[in-house]
Amino acid sequence: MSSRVSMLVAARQDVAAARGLARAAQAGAEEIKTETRRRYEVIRGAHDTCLAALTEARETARDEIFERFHGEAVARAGTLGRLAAACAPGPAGAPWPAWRPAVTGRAGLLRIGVIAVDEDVPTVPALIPLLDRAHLEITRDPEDGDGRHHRASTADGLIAGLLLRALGGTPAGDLRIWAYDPDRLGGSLAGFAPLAAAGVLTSVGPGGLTTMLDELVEHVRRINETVPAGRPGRRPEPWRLAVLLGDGADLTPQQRAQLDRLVRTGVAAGVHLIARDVPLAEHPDVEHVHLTGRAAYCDTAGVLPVRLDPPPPAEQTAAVCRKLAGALSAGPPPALLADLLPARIWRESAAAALTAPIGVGPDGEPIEVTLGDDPPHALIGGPSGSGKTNLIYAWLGALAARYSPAELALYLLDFKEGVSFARFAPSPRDPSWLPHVRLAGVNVNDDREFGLALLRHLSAELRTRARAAKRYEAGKLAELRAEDPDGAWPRIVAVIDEFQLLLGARDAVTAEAAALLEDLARRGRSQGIHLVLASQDVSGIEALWGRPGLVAQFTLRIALPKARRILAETNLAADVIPRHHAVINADSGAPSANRIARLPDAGDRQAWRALQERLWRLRPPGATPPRLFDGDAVPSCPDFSVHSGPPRAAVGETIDVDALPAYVTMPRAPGRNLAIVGTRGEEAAAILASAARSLAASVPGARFSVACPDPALAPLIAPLRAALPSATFHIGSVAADLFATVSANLPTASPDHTGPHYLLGLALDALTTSPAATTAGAPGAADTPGVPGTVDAVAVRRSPIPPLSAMTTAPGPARVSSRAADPLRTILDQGPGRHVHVLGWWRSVARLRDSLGGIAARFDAIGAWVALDVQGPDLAPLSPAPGGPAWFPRPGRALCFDRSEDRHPRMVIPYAPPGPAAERPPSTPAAPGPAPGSGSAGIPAATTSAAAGDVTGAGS
Ligand SMILES: Nc1ncnc2c1ncn2[C@@H]1O[C@H](COP(=O)(O)OP(=O)(O)OP(=O)(O)O)[C@@H](O)[C@H]1O
Repeated sequence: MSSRVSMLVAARQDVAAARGLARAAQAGAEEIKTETRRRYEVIRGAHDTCLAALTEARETARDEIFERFHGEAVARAGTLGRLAAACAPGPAGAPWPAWRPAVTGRAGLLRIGVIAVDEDVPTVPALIPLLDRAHLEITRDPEDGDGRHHRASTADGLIAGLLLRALGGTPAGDLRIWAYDPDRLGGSLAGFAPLAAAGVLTSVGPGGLTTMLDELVEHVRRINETVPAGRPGRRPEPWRLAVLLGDGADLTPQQRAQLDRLVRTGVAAGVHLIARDVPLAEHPDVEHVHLTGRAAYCDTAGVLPVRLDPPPPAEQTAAVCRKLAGALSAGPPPALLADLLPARIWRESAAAALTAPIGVGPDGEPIEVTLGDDPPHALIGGPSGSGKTNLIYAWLGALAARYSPAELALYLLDFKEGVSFARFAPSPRDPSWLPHVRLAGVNVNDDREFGLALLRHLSAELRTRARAAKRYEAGKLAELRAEDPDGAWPRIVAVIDEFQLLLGARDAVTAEAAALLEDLARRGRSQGIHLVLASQDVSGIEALWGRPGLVAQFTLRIALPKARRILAETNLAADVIPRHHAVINADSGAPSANRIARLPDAGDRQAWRALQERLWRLRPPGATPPRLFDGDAVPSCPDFSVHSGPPRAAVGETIDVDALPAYVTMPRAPGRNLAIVGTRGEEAAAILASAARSLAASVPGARFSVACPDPALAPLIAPLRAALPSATFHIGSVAADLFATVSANLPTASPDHTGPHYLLGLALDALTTSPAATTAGAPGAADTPGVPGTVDAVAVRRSPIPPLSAMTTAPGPARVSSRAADPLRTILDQGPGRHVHVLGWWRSVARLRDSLGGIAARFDAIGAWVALDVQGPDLAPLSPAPGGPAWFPRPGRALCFDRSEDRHPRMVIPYAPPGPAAERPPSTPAAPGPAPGSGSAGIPAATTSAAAGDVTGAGS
C-alpha cells in the first residue's frame, strides 16, 4: 500500500514538479511572446514610418518630374510655335478666325492643323511644304466623306484651306490653279469660282486631264529651257498648281507618264500637284498626308497625329477670291513716275545713245529702252485709251531727267484732238516748260501740213548734220561729237502721236511725208535723229506698210494692251498683258525679245508738274520756251517791224515749225494786187487788217484807203479801223467815189515821192457788176454781162450799191471818163505799176472774174490771192495747177498763192483781228449779197442802214 502511496506521492511530486516546470516554461514563453510582440510593434512602427517616407519621396519626385516635363513641353511647344509662325507667317499659318490675306514673300510652308501633345501643353501648328518645295499626295481612310458620296470631305476641306493660304500669301496673279474634278465638276472648290473670271482658276473636266498634264509638262520644259539653272531668285512666272481630285478611275498610261514627269521635275519649275485619291510616284518631292477621321498623319509631323483645322469659312473664301479677282481684273497698281527718275539730274551723255527706263518689270526692276544706232526709231501702238500718251509722258520724263537740253531736243506733235503736249509749254496757269522741247504741236488734227513742216525741218537738220559729219569725216553722231566737242549736237527725238493722220490720204502731203519719213528713218540713225511714231492702229496705213524699208527701221516696238500689228504677226503678247502695261520689244517684235513693263501714271499732273518745274529751274540761261502750235487757237497778229525789202503784206501765219508770218510782196510791179476770195467776211477783214499792218510797217509813208461798198458789211471794217487809224474809210456809195477818184488820178510816171497807196476793199464785187455800170457803157461793164438766174446775178440785182459810173462824182483834175467808167478794173490793171495796189475781198471767184472783165477775163491783175471757203476746183482759173489745187476749205485756214514767190499754193492761218486774243471763231459766211431790207453776215438791217454813211473821214 505504501508503495502505492509512495508511488502516488512520488507521482504527485512529479506532477507538481512537472507542473512547476510547465508553469515556468509557460512563464518563459509568455515572456518571449511579450518580447516578440514588442519587437513586432517596434518593427511595424519603423516600417510604417519608412513607408510613409518613401511614399512622400515618391510623390515629390513624381511631382517634380511632371512639373519639369510640363515646363519643358510648354517651352518646346512655344519654341515650335514661334518657329512655325516664322516659317508660315501671316496667311500661311494664321488660324481661320484671325486669317487675312497678306503678301509675305514666303509661301513655302502652310498650316493644316495642330499637333496636340498633351492637354496641358499648347498645341503646335502642323505645317506642310508646298510652293517651291513639294507636291502633296492625300490619302484617306474609307470613312472620310468623299466625292463618290457627294459630301464635303475632310480632304476637300484640307485642300480648300491650303489653296486659300497659298493664294492669300502670294502676290495677286503669282499663283494659277488648275482643278481637275471629274466627279463634282468643280463643286468641291466652289468657293474659288470667282477666280475663274480672272484667269486664276481653270476647271478641268473629265476629258481635260490629258491636255492639262501635257500643258504643264510643256511649261516645265519651257521654264527649264529659258531660266538658267541655279539662277538666284524666283523665275518670272506664276506658280502653277494642279489639284487632282481623283474619282477612283485609273489614269491612262500616257497620263500616268506625264504625271510622273511632273512629280519629278515640277517643283523646280514652280509646277505643283495636290493629288487626292490619285497616287503619285514615290519621290522625295512628295509630301504624304493620310487622313483618318479627324486626325491626320503627314511626313513632316511623323508619328505625331495632326488635328486638322476646319475648312475655311465659305464666305471668307468667296470674299477673298472675289477681291483677288477684282484686283487682277483691275491690274496691279501703277508704278510711279519717281521710279523712273535718276538719282541725279542731267548726268548722262547722249553721245552714244539715249537710254531711259519706261516702266518696271514684273520683278520691280526698271525696264530700259534705248534709242541710238540700234534701235534707232520706235513704233508705239495701242487702241484709244490704252495709255499711249501716258507712256510717252513717262518716257519723256525719264529721258528729260537724265539728259540735259544740250544732249536732247524734243519735237512733239499730236494729231488728235486734245492738248496732250501743251503741258510742256508755258501757260497762264503754269509758267514752267520743259527745257528740252523745241516744238509742241497740239490739236494738229487736219493740219497735216504742219506734220510735213516738221519733217522738212528735221530733214534740213539731217542735211546740216550730214554736212558737218562729212567735214569731220565722222560716221555717226558719237564721232561727230568727239571731233567737234564745242558743236551743239543734241540727239533729237521727234514724237508724232496719231501719225497715221499724216499718212492717211492719197495726196501730195502723204507722198512727201512718207518720203521724208523714209529718208529720216534711214539716215537719222547715224545722225542722232530718232523718230517715235504712235498710233491707235497702224494696220491700215498703206504708206507705212507699202514701204517695208521704212517699217524695218522702226526696230523698237512698244505695244500697249490689245495693240494690233505693232509686234510681229506671231507675237500675241499684247493681247494678254493687263492695263497699264506694255510689251517692249527691241527686235522688230520677235517674240523672244518681249519684255513686259508696268507703266507709271506719268499723266498725273502733280507728279509731272513737280518734275517739269524742277527741270525748268535748272534750264540754261537764255533758254527759250518751246514753240507751241495749237491747231485750235487763232494766232494773234505780231508787231511787224520796219522791213528793208519790198513791201509785204502778211496774210496770216505760215504752217511751219517757226511761227512766221506768211507774206505776199507788194512791190511796184504789174499784177501786185491781192484778192481774198470766199464768203467768210470776218476772216477776210482780219486778213486785210494784218496785211495793212505789215504794209504800214514795211513802208512807213504808205497811204491806206478802205472801201466797203456794201453798207450792210460795214461792221466788218472794225479790224481795219483798229489797224489803220490814219486811213480814210469809204462806206456805201462813196466807196465808188474812192475808186473813181484814184483811178482818175493814177500817176503816170514813177511817183516814188508820193509813196504807195493801198486800197483795201471789202466785198468789192458790190462795185463791179452793177447793171447800171453796164448801161453806162463802161468797157468793163460791157464785158461783164450779168447772168440772170445765177447767184451772182441775183446778188447784183439785190445790191444796194448804185452803178459805179453813175456814182463816181469825185472831183479831180485827172478824171478820165473812159477809164473812170470801170475804175476798179483800171486800178487793178494799171495801179500796181504805179504803186497803187488793191487788196480786196470778193465773195466768190466768179465775182472776182466779173470785176476783172467777165466770163473770158484773165486773172493777170491778181498777182496774189488768198482763198477761204472756196473749193479747190473753183480756184482753177487762179491756180498754177490745172483743175485747181487740192484744197478742202475749213474755218480758220486759208490757201495763199503769190505768183511771184510760190510754186504751189500754201496753207496759212489768218491772224485774229486786232483786239483780245480769240479762240477760232465759228465761221460766219457772208451772204452772197444782202437781201433788200436786211443785213448780211448776220448784221441786222438797222445796223446796215446806220452804217451806210456816205462819207467817212480818216479814222472816223
Ligand atoms: N500707267 C498708267 N497708270 C495710271 N493711269 C493710266 C496709265 N496709263 C494711262 N492711264 C490713264 O488712262 C487714260 C488713257 O490714257 P492715255 O490718254 O495715255 O491713252 P491714249 O492711248 O493716249 O488714248 P487716246 O489715244 O484716246 O488719247 C488716262 O486717263 C490716263 O491717265
